[in-house]
Amino acid sequence: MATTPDSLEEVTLASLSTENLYRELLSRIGEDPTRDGLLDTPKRMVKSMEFLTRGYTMDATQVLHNALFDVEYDEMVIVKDIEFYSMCEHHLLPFFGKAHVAYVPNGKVIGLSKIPRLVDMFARRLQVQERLTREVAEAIEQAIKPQGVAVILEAEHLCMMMRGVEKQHSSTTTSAMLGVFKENQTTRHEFLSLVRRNS
Ligand SMILES: Nc1nc2c(ncn2[C@@H]2O[C@H](COP(=O)(O)OP(=O)(O)OP(=O)(O)O)[C@@H](O)[C@H]2O)c(=O)[nH]1
Ligand SMILES: [Zn+2]
Repeated sequence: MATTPDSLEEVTLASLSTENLYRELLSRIGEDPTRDGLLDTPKRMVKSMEFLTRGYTMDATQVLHNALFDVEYDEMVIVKDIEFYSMCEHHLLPFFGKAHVAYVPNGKVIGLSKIPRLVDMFARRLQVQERLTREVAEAIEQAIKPQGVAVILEAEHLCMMMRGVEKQHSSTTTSAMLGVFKENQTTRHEFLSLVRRNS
């Protein structure tokens, strides 16, 4: 059943193009969207937002693109220091940092480049750091059913730096440990020490 808009304002908003919505936003913050420097800004904002949220148009199957290989290797695989940029769902401000991802295979491995691609896919959505961490781990678990997956994210949140509590030096670490990384202390410690190692 079609929903009926409550007010004239809702009708008007719904019929606006995204570009015009951004133009309206510029006016509402006190700017003049017709001044020279801002003329193309709504168009740029649309393009930029499409890029920053392009993760919504992707899914893990598409990203992994059959790069799952049968390999006899049952030691830990770690891809660390994967830089990522995301946006917090509360303020739409960036949070960014590094992801460290590991798994212990169970007959299948993932094409190495696909791990940063997975991180990017989930990062390019509105996120909280905890969910982003968990989603990366669960996508790997689903794709190759490994013996275990571990993901650590270290990030700085601009919503805590340039506004709000205004703390410039705090960083947030989140982790998701599945399978052997949760059950086996030795495996978990091996992962943590490899992540901490500088080379
Ligand atoms: N757990 C978690 N919290 C986040 C993340 N990103 C932002 N936040 C927090 O979300 C909370 C939103 O709190 P509110 O009190 O509703 O919003 P606010 O008034 O803007 O809060 P302040 O940032 O403290 O000014 C804040 O504490 C943010 O720091 C995240 O990735 N994970
Ligand atoms: Zn925020």
